[in-house]
Amino acid sequence: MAPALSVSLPVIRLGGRPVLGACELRFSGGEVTALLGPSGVGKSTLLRLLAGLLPLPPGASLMPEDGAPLVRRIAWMGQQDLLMPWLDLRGNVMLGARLRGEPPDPARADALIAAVGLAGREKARPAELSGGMRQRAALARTLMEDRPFVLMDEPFSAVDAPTRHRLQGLAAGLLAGRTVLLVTHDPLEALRMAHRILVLRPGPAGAVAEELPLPASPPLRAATDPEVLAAQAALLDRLAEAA
Ligand SMILES: Nc1ncnc2c1ncn2[C@@H]1O[C@H](COP(=O)(O)OP(=O)(O)OP(=O)(O)O)[C@@H](O)[C@H]1O
Repeated sequence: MAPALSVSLPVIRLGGRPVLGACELRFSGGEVTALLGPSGVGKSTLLRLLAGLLPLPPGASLMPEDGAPLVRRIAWMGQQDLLMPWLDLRGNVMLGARLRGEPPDPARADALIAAVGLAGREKARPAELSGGMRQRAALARTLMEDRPFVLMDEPFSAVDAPTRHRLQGLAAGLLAGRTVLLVTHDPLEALRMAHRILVLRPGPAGAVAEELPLPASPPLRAATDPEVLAAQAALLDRLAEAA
């Protein structure tokens, strides 16, 4: 089970204005926390701070609760699959090792390719794969890194609804035990996949996070579950208020 991650941030300013308000957040170990909020509220900014893609200001701290440093323990999956067009599927899944100059592990890559339902397509180039297949390939590449912390920025937003539904089920199983922060605009995705839901809403001193209640059943929840449908309506209302 991956450790929890405690985050303490002062006000985050970008371009001279406060984007995120000062906050203390705790992402529970081995759980998926979904982060929602209106466009431009600062969801990706928070993810980029955690990923080290934005410099941490003085006073900020990101502390895994096992006491080990966060560096090199984070995997990232974004909206674009970012597959290299000149590499085949197996080469793309092993890209991280290649970029780090480490020996590749084709057996593990093939096992993950099979786990995401792409067995037999190891030699295919990204251009030969559908959008949903490419996102599955990106998921396999993310899992290939075998990191305890996984940051996902709208990972399934570029695919059609039935494919997204299948990818959510696949990802929930394959990410089990990791500490995941999932940014999404899709309330149903959050309600199906998350153990906790945070909504970011804008404030004068930067956005503030608010935790919302979830159905009692554990993820992965059925989209047809009446409790999920009721929570979806409430979450949509909450998001409309926050916008
Ligand atoms: N490098 C930057 N310099 C200045 N302002 C920035 C920078 N990056 C982001 N911003 C601003 O910070 C705010 C938050 O952006 P961010 O991308 O985190 O929002 P978001 O909630 O992820 O939006 P979306 O849902 O549309 O992806 C926006 O107003 C954006 O314009």
